Amino acid sequence: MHSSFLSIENLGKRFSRGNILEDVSFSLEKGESLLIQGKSGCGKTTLLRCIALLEAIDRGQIVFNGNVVSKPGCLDRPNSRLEIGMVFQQLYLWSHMTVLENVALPLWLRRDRHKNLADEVAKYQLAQLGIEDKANEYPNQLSGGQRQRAALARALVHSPKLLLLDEITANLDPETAYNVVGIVEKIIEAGTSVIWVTHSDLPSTIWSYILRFENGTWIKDKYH
Ligand SMILES: Nc1ncnc2c1ncn2[C@@H]1O[C@H](COP(=O)(O)OP(=O)(O)OP(=O)(O)O)[C@@H](O)[C@H]1O
Repeated sequence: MHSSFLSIENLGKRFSRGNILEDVSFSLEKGESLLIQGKSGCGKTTLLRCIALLEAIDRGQIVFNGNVVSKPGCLDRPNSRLEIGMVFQQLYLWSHMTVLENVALPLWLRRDRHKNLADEVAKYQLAQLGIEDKANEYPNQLSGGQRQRAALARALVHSPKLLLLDEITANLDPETAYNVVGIVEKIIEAGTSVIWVTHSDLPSTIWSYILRFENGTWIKDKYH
């Protein structure tokens, strides 16, 4: 039986105030990219956090790479989490650590590489995003766009198969936002699947699908 790279099946999520996500279903194949749009409060960030395995779900299931990685009462796939990278709107860079330390941290925590090698991989990732010269600076010494790149570098340093982006251009000027879109285009072209939540219009030829929340339902369409 064919199984999708990522399959969200009848997902339901409730907080104390009631159901936030109800019966959400869609799938994505490897290398495809998805833009998610919808009015404020409709549950976009919650959906992304469920897919990132940061949030337990109350109904349905999430299948990733052929494995059920999340179902009610069971959120237990540490190996799958390592294959998913996420950049949050607030970035969450550690202010007391240099850019290089921030980016290398996921590798240090995995302890599967010698520290020096982890630092080399982190430097390479910074170079890929054009901010290798900022490696020894602290996040508050960087511009908004450079901080965005540092957060992207940290999310990409362990070569995730799926990258989740939550409103990462919201605080950037149009030109810097456009540059970040260009970086994400390259990431998608290199074969990583990307799901990007945004309010902004981000025209690009690279999106495969768009998922919109309209009239109380989630609808997935071809982007073009
Ligand atoms: N941890 C939580 N506990 C209780 N309610 C929450 C929690 N996280 C989110 N919510 C509620 O869930 C709803 C959806 O929030 P979410 O952040 O997913 O929306 P969103 O579509 O991403 O909004 P925005 O576009 O404004 O960022 C909101 O009503 C929010 O108050």
